[in-house]
Formats: sequence, C-alpha cells, structure tokens
Amino acid sequence: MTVADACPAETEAPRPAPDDAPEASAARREDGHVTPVMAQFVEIKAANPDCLLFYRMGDFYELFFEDAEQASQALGIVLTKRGKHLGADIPMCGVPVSRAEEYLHKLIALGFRVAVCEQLEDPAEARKRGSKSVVRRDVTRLVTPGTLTEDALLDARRENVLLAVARVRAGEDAFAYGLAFADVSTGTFRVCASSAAALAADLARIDPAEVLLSDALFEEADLRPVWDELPAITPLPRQSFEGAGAEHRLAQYFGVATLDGFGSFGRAELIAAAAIVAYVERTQLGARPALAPPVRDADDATLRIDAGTRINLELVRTTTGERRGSLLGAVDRTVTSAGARLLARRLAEPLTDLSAIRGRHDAVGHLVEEGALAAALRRRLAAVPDLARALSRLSLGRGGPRDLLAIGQGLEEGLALADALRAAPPADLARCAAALARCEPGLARDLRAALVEAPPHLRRDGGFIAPGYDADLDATRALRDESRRVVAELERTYVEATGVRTLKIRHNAVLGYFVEVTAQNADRLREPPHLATFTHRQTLAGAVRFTSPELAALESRIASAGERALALEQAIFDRLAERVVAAADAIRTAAEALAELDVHAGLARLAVDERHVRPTMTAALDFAIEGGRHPVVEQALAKAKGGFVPNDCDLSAPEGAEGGQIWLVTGPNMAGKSTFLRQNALIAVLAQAGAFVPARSARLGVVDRLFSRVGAADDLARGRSTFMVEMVETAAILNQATRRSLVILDEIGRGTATFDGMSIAWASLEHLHEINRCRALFATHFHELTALSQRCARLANATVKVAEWQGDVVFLHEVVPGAADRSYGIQVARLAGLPPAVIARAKAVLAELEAAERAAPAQRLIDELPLFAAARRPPPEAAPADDALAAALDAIDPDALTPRAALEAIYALKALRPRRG
Ligand SMILES: Nc1ncnc2c1ncn2[C@@H]1O[C@H](COP(=O)(O)OP(=O)(O)OP(=O)(O)O)[C@@H](O)[C@H]1O
Repeated sequence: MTVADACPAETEAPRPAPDDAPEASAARREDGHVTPVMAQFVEIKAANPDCLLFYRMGDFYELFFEDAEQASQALGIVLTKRGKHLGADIPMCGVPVSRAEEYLHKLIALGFRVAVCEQLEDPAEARKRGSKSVVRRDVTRLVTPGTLTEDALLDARRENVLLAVARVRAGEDAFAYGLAFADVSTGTFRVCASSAAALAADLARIDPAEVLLSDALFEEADLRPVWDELPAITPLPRQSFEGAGAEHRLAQYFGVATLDGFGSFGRAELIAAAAIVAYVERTQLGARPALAPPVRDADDATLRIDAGTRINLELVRTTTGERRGSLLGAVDRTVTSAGARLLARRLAEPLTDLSAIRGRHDAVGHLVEEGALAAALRRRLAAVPDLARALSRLSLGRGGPRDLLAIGQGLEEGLALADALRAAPPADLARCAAALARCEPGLARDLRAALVEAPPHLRRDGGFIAPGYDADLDATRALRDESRRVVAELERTYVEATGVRTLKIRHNAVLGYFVEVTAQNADRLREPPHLATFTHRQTLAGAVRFTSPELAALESRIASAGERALALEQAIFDRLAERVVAAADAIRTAAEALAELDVHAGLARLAVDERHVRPTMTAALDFAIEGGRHPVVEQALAKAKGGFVPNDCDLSAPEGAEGGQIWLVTGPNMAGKSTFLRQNALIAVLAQAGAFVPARSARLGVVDRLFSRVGAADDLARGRSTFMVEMVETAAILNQATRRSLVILDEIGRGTATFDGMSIAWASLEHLHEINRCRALFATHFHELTALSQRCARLANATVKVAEWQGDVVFLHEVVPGAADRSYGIQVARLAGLPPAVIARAKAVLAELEAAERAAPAQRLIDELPLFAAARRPPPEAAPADDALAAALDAIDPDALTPRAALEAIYALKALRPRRG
C-alpha cells in the first residue's frame, strides 16, 4: 500500500483525540482568539521556520497552515481544516505516529526538513493543571537528509554523508577551501583541503546527502553551478562558519584539551569540521552521536576523477541514478551493508599510493588462494549486523533492544574472525584481525547473555532481557506470571461457586480485571450469597460486568509486578547501552575492520567467479592489459551467445620515451569502441581501488588523474549546447592532464561541422601527444587522423574489426592494430531500420564524397602541416628589427650619399628587414 493510498482515509475521518480531549476542543475554538494549543504551535513553529513541524497530538503528528499545505501535496494526503486561527480556517493534515517513519522518508527524499515536536508529559498530567491546560511539548529532533540514523530512513548499502564547505582567504585574491564530512549514521568523520577548481570534483567524489555552507558562499554567483548539482543544501548564517571558536568547539565535542592528537588541520578544514559538529548538536538537540575524531585526508592520496568522468564511467551509479548497471553493481559481492558502503567508497576514491594499493591486492590475493578461509569468513560475515549504525542510534538514545543485540552479535563474530585470521600473512588482513581482537570479550558475552534471541523493536515494550540474566527481574516476572495463573484459578473457582459455566474473567483499561457473564446469568451474581462478592459495574447489550475485592487485589499485584519488571528491563537496557557507548571507539574500529574484511572477501569471490586477475602495479608509465574485459558489459552478455570478446591494450611508455602511448581507435559505429575505451578506464579504477581486474594479465603504472570524455549530453539548464559541453570537458583535459594521467576521449569534435570538428580533434590529439604526454585512448570517426601516426612516435592506430557478409556488417568486437578501412555507417543505419530509399540515396552521396576525397587526400595535410610543437613556437619578434630599420632609414641623408655609399646603404637596409613566418 502506498502512502497516498493509505492516508486519505486516515486523515479524512475526523479523529477523536481521547488522550488529549481538552486540547482538541481548545484547538477548535472558532472565535477570533488564539487558542492555547495554537499559541504553543505558533511559538514552536517560529523557532523552526525552515522545517515542517510534526506536532504530536495523541496518536498523530499534525501539520498546520503552510506546512499542512506543503506536506499534503508532497505526501498525497488529504488537506482538511481544524478550527480557526485569528478568524481564519486552519489548514491541517496529519500522519499516524505508527507510520511516521514512512512519511518522513518520503519528505526527506523530497528535500524537506522536519522538526519532530513531541508531547513531553502525559495528557493526564496536563489535565491536573486544569481543563484548559496544554500538554507540554517541544521539538525533540530535527530530521534532515544528512543527519538520519533510522534504518527505515536510510539505504543500508549506501553512506549518508553530511558535508560542510568552508572558505578562508589565503592571500590577496586567493581562497582556501576546507571540506568536512561525516556520516552521522556510522560515525565516520573526515576533512580535506579543496580549492575553487577542485570543489566540484571533490563534492562528486564524496557524494553528500546534505551540504552546509554559509549564506555568503551560497549566494556566490561563480559557485552557483557547483551548488546546483547538490541534492540538498542548508545555508547557515555566517557565524556558523567563523574561525574564532572552531578549534574550541571541536575540542569540546571530543572531550579533549587540544586537537593536536588528531593531526594537523588547515583553518578552513577546522571551520568546516566545527560547523558539522555544531549542526549535528543542533539537529539532535544536544544528543551526541558517536562521531569518530576527524581524520584528515592526505593531499593527492586518491585518484582524481572529475564529476563528468564519474558520471560517464558510471562508477557507483548509472547515469539514471541506479546502482544496478554501474561498476559497483557489477563487482559488489559483499555480504554486509557496511561492506557494501565501504566498497562504494573505495570505488569512488581509488588510491594513488603504490604500497597501499599492493597491500589491498595482497589481502584479496590471499583470500583467492585460501578458498576455504574466504568461504568461512563470508559465512561468518553474513551473520554480522550493522554495528556502526546500531552504535550511532544507541549513542543518540534512539537505539532499541535489536541494536544492543546487533552489537553483541557483531562483536562476537568479530572475535571469532580475529581468531580465524590470526595466521593470515597479508598486513591488511592482520590489521583487521588485530582491531577485532581488541574488543573486550566481556561486553559481547554480556550482551549475548542479556538479550533474548529475537528481541522486540522497541525498548518500551519490554520482553527483551533473557530469563536467567538478572535474578531480580526473574523473580518479578515470576510474580507477574504467577498472578496470571491465579486469575485462571480464580475464574475456575467463580465458575464452580456460581454454577455459571460461561463466566469469564477479562481485562480492560477502564475496569481493570472484571467478571463477565451473559445477561441471562447476571441475576445469579446479584443474589445472595454472591451479592457479597460481586459488585455490578457495567451492563452491555449481551453481557454484564462485575468486579470483586479479590480481583481488585490481583489487579494491583499484577500491574505492579508488570510495571516493575518493565522498569527493571529499562534499567538493564540503560546500563548495557552505557557500556556500549563507553566502548564506542573499539566498536567503531571493529565495525570498520569487519567492513574491510567483507570488501576483501567479496573482491576475492568476484575474482574467482568472474576470472579477474591481480594487476602488477608499478610506479612507471605502464599500461599493458592482455585480454581485458568490460566488467559490466561482460556480465550483461554472460548469457548471450558468443559472450564478451576480450581485447588487449598497451599504452605503456616505450623504452626511453618521456610519455605514454596514445591509441587512436577507429572503427564503425556499434563495433565496440566506447566499450573498449571505458573498460580500460574501469580496469585502472578497479586496480587502484584494490580489486583484481577483468583481464588475462595487467601491468599498470599508477594513474594520478583519470579523464574521460565519452558520449555527449546537453546541459541546457546551464545554457550549454552539446558541443559546448564537449569543448569545456576537452579543455579541462588538455589543460590538466599530466604525464601520469589516463585520458579517454571518445569522438571529440563530432558535434560541429566536419572540418571544424576534425581540426579540433587533430589539434587535441597532437596536444595530448606533445604537451600532456599522458597515456590515452582516442576514439574517432575521422579516419583522416590515422595519418598522424606517421609523425607522432607514441601514437598507434587501432581498429575494431568487422566483417562483411552478404552486404551486411558483422561486428567482431576485436581490437587490432591498424586503421579502419571504411565506416560502415550506412550498413549500421540499415540495421537500425532507416527506409531503403534513404539508404540508397546515402550510398550514392557517399560515393560522390569519396571520389572527391580521393582527389585530395588528407595525407596532404600531414605533409604540409608542421607538428603541433613546431607550430606552437611563437613567431619571431619583429619589433626590434622594425625599429632598427626605421632608425637606419632616418640616419640616411639621400642628398649626401655617393653612388657607392647609396648601394651599401641599400645592402645594409635589406639585411635589417625582418623575416616573417
Ligand atoms: N568486446 C566486446 N564483446 C562483445 N560485445 C561487445 C564488445 N564490445 C562491445 N560489444 C557490444 O557492442 C555494443 C556496441 O558497443 P559500443 O557502444 O562500444 O560501440 P561503439 O563503437 O562505441 O559505437 P558508436 O560509435 O555508435 O558509439 C555494446 O552494447 C555491446 O553489447
């Protein structure tokens, strides 16, 4: 049932508010006065103007005024009216408390922020103060996209990151940026430096759910396009980003005198981090999630990938926003949500440090070789709950018995895993084992012993502490259960004494325990001798109810035993939760270790299942892949006939050369050029993320930046045409790619007139070869470019093979050295179903064009055009020579010259003439 289906009925029906009756009538006053409830609402709303206010009234959260109008529209629930405020109708809608999470989820996804305002006392308490008094209420929590902790509001396999951007002046015209980002649901907290140029790429990498920034930064016109890409922005007043108290605020949050122990931070980073903790405290109303102390990312520690490349390569989600079909979707074999989240982070942030990458490969390699160990590891991991999220809820006082159990189970499995991995040689696995072994075994044992196998979701329900754990609780429960047995016995006694076989002892909230008999039998209980025992309380249509002194005594005994048992359970819960929160650091470290083990074991499983191999990583400009495959396309084609055709790729710098190779890939449409380009980029990403790669073998030199320009899309929202987008991206590549970069360029220049496009592609290719000197794959339909390989030493032609069969083109998907002889565009168009008349005409036009081309081939261009570097040389400076010539002419007095001197002057002037070109 959808929210929209469910709610109209619930909101349309006028709701009685039994617990809250005086308020309900108070809210409905229809004169021009402000009712006390409305006055309370207005006051609380005024303190939270940027949020929808979920105002608790009995079993519903009610929304009023504009909030009601917005929420009813967003949730598809009915908007009604409830009384008047200052003479006007009050628009209202409401959601049942029992389903609040579902509605919150939808509102948050739509970008709303919600302030949850609870009743802070029992309505009965309020009534004691007078019939017109209002139940005390206040906001207990602000729900925003970046501060969620409930499983129902979160995607288990995706991080939920809150990020703050701070900017400080770093010179005359320069600014330094600092980013701080935390996942409140798991406690991770990191900071890094950024810059105006790197901001968009950093934000795309971190992928936040909510971004905090100052009003001033939000208004900055230059940064608007960056903010426009973000899912939810919360601009905050300037004071939230002031440097003065930042360090103190952080130190206070983490209970330390100085931050020195956490490492050194830039000023902008500190301000951003302080903004995060202040916002977390504000939204959680003082409750503190167990955030880890901030860790600073080392500069250049990760492979830099700009936002466009990330989208093009569909690393963690497809261009349509889905996980399925992305690289992550294809390689994720993790069995825990925390593992899935870590894998996504690793794919988004591949490393650049050679030994760290090799460390990850060692761990995966060990688990590939030790198949039995890996299988046992995965079996245990599959039983590990989400420790980090359970810990976060417990530290916020929002946890339940299942969260305690999760911690107990997780730690217990962790200890067992630490044992199993004790002998594992790779350092990364040993580090995980050590982190798991550090957890205090007593806590895991106690939690497991304290809790029943399947505890209820809410602590207030009780029934989660296992029998045998606490003697006092056991005794109280026995008393409570004993009393129940006594009720059954008493019922039997009454049946025998009265002779009414259908007599029953029942219970309700109004009468407590009572005897119920049918109307025909009621008189018996009203006559002596029973008259002395039973007091008549209620007559219903078919039944009459009585109470008795024994029942009243039982009532209080049972109620007090039940209440006491519940209170004891709550106290035990609090004690256990306190111990868990006190051990937060060790638990978080254990959770991280478990996630890491899951990632390694998942990648090992992937390597075995999908035949991925360990890449040899080097510090040189290597890039030699044999039998490489596209991990996503390969899996999609797995069931298709023929399967995926592996291809080699070698962009390694030739012996003694100062740059990597460029492959110029030509071939018909649909042949597999884009697939080939992307697969090589994805192999680099996988390798540096710590995974094995889909190839027969791979030798890869660490890449510092990855660029790709693949496909074309309009960016009409920003007023950029397809061609403009393409040129902006190409400009970024040519300006930024270093010798260590990997560049993937697919069909640049095709968005404009042929000659313009070809010239741009030509010049870009030369620039990559001569200036950037990076490893690159360049796919093009401009066959003329293949001639460049004669002049560019590190440029090689490659083509995707096709065969012709009975006039049709057959795609072989095989990349081989050489240039495509022709385009087959018309054959592909025919396959696509273009009308035969159009195909025939296109063939005729093509024949004409080819004849013209044969008359003036592109080879001429090669012969006539100097290479890029030569052409780039600035023209010789003509000015000084011009000046000398003018001075020499001025110095000549024609009337005073002999014929011989005149001839010499002419020679001298000619020598001074500037040479042009
Ligand atoms: N190596 C391969 N083995 C098997 N099938 C492949 C391979 N490479 C590509 N294909 C299939 O061919 C289709 C077309 O591939 P791709 O989009 O890479 O072609 P293209 O040459 O870039 O085409 P265009 O120039 O029209 O963009 C893919 O969807 C895929 O199904």
